[in-house]
Amino acid sequence: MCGIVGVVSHTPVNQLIYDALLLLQHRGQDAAGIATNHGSHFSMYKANGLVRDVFRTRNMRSLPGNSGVGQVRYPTAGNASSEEEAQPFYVNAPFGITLAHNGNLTNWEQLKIDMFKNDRRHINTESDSEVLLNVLAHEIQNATTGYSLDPAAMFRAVAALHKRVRGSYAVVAQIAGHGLLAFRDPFGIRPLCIGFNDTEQGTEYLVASESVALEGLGFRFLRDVIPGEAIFIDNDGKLYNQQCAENPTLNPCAFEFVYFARPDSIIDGASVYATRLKMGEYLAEKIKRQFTSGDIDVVMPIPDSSRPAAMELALKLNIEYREGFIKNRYIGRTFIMPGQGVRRKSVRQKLNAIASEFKGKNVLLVDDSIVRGTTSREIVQMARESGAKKVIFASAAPPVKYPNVYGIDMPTSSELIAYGRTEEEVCREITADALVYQDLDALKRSISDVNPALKSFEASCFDGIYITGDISRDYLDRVEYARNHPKPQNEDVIRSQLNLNLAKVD
Ligand SMILES: O=P(O)(O)OC[C@H]1O[C@H](OP(=O)(O)OP(=O)(O)O)[C@H](O)[C@@H]1O
Ligand SMILES: NC(=O)CC[C@H](N)C(=O)O
Ligand SMILES: [Mg+2]
Repeated sequence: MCGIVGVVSHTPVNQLIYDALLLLQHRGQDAAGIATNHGSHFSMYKANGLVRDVFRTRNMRSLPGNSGVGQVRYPTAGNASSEEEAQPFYVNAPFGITLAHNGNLTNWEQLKIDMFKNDRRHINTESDSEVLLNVLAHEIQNATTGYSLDPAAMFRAVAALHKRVRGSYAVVAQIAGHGLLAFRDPFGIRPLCIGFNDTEQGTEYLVASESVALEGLGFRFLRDVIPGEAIFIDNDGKLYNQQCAENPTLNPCAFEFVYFARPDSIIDGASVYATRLKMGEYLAEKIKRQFTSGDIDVVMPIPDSSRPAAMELALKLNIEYREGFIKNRYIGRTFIMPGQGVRRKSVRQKLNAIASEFKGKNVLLVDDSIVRGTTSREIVQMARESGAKKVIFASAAPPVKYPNVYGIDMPTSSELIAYGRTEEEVCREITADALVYQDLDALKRSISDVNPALKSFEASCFDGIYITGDISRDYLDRVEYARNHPKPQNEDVIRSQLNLNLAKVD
């Protein structure tokens, strides 16, 4: 999941975009970038790392202009460590376009080939987002004649893009000298919303992955971008919009509500916090059916994401809620870190147990989800080392059994602890005394109860149903193979050649 932001203002936007990216940092920790537009000139700076580490004062000074886009990246395609694949991306024709993308295209490899053969466009990275930018550029080229670019032409281009591209995409793009284009895929998988701020110079607009970025910067929430819709804000601050997809439907990603989004965001009309409280409530009902009152002495959250669910669960069970794990706030989210080794080490660095809270007690540990099992294994161990009598584990989400191809980096089933295992087997794996998972139906109700207009969800990691309809077994096998056999990067090739030569010398 990445975080994206786009702004059209009447004053310089570099600091505003930086601040918005800080508010979206939880969505991506690998790379950050900003591109601003000043007259017909783009300035861009991007690099690997957290927002606060990527941008120095000199970088910020080099980003003039009253409009711009930014991104924090959590890679799902291409090469996670490549700075070249940090976003935004830039293409010089037509007009000059910069783009930031949240999501994952499922047909990007085929599109890359088509682009080269039919459109004669060269894509220089393994990023699906660079492919997306080139499709957009090609379709804008097709939709326009001469230098003029009216909103209608832009909307024709987005309509053509929807026909070519598959997968999930929430996008902000700047067209040099013209304005900001934002659009969302026809299934509405990834979130995108728009806010405004009335200033003396006129209205300024901010488009962002989550409403927390609007609120935190003093913008007022206008609305969510509708699935398939495109919004264009010209550089004078005039807003145009049009539905560009033929059969749009709203299917927000259920995992945003479980884990990704900040609890203080509102996504597609549902407060993330309220949905997490509901998850706790439904989980409490299930626990009540399976355990009797003396079985659990204390309920504890695994900080941070599970706190609202654990708190509500304790309340509904009428059992004491205690914080037994303290989080080191300087360690990032472990789930979105690249590589299992880093993840495992980070759990122990990140969470530490207060032994007195565990000694002699039957503890119910609550997490929002169990994905690879890295966190739960370590946590159960830590609870035992701290003297817990019994450790019961509860997950506010159902078992994650299937790969995700829409922007959450879990492309292979083999890495998922619940894949091919029964709940009893997972329980044994994480060495808990008992394990309770939320039912999928209850998870969906947790979101629908908060906004009844939300009836359908992208929940493929729980049920294996891929709503875009283009995901075959063969496709998943290919993704799994590619993940397990990464293409050697230049540096790796050099190193392996060096090793070979050294072996010869030996
Ligand atoms: O089963 P796993 O593969 O370990 O993944 C699941 C865990 O990862 C996430 O925590 P994370 O540390 O990323 O962030 P948080 O502080 O927001 O909970 C999530 O909240 C679970 O605790
Ligand atoms: N998580 C995301 O939204 C990733 C965006 C894009 N697919 C990338 O890998 O950079
Ligand atoms: Mg967690």
